[in-house]
Amino acid sequence: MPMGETLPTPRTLRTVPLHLEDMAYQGAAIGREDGRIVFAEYGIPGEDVLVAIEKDRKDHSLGRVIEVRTASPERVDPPCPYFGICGGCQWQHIRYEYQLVLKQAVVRQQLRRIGKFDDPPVLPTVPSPQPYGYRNHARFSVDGKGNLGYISRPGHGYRFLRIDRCLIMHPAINEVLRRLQERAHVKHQLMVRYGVNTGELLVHPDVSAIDPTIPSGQPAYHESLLGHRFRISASSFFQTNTAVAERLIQLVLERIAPTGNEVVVDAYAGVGTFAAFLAPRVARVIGIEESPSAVSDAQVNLDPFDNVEYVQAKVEHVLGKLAVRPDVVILDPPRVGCAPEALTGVLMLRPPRLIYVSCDPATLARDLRKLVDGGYRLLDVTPLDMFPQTYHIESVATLELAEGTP
Ligand SMILES: C[S@@+](CC[C@H](N)C(=O)[O-])C[C@H]1O[C@@H](n2cnc3c(N)ncnc32)[C@H](O)[C@@H]1O
Repeated sequence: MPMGETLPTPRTLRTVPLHLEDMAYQGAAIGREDGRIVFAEYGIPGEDVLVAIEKDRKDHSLGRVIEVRTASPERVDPPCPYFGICGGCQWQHIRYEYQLVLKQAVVRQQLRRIGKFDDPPVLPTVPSPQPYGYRNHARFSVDGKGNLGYISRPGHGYRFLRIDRCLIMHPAINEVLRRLQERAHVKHQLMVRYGVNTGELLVHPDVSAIDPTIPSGQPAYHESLLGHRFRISASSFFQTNTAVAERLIQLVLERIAPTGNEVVVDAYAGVGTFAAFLAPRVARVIGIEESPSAVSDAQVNLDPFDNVEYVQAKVEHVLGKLAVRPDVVILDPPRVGCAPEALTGVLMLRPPRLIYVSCDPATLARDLRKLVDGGYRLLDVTPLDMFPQTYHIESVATLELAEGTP
């Protein structure tokens, strides 16, 4: 353990030998103890392992692999010394290319199980160009003594865990961590964001009294995607993997295939990430976004275009009341997915094409089912690896209004 720290003691109720059959959404492999489902963290389907059970729930148990008896050929040595304790990464023990295969399988599984799609059209996962060092956004916890770290995984008791280097963070963020480690006398958390293509940092709160050489306390920073510069305020959302965000934009444009005449509604539009690339390619873009800071960033980011309007509101309050029939609606909600009224709004507008960008395959599956039951046909779902080494999955689904639907 780095720095001679004491590890939080992991909980163990009993140990059981298991054969692992499948991978569950949220990153644990699935085995059975006397028929009862066990979610075993740090396992890989096909392996024989010994599992320490950490928690028994009504109809399943949670545990972690403590011994691998027959290893998967996809197993690799996790490079991070905190792996297995830290709550951040779940999959460093899995070869990167196989993580992509598993993510495609998990999206299929969620669409089958939750969405009730018999044979969901899920394409191969688009990889991240960098499987490590990709994150442009960190939120470090502080321990009250100036140390920076993360919170340990649930089985290790959600304890503060000092971290000296995080392998999934961009090196520029690790440099801020190195310089403020043991000196971060700030309240609550330290946020570090980095513009990978601009070299600009945003560090909150203001740490100038601790280290005046670190730029901090800025209201906003800039990042550039596919050559377009974005202002991003401290409280505005921005995609966490810059290179994959660029692929996401390209994929959304490919799926829309604009001809120049379309009216597009960009719902959950953020700082204008999609709108900035749609505006020069379509007739009109209507963005809907609830966050005041994101809307004010979008006003700056979309200033060059006179065919974009932004509505500051909750999507579920305004979508069905728009006085246009758009050709395309993009939905890019947070992990909870779309509110039922937002989906009702889509079904009232009946755009011929729908693009659903999701960061949670479970809520994606739930919402796609409602859209398909409402008259849409699911054409394809493409997972993108926005979050390598973790179970998190970004996906883009394309739907079209089924023929004969008015
Ligand atoms: C996953 S982000 C996507 C942002 C943008 N499309 C992008 O790619 O950068 C979701 C956005 O939806 C906004 N949001 C969350 N719930 C909302 C709601 N009910 N109505 C409108 N916007 C919402 C958040 O503020 C955030 O900017």
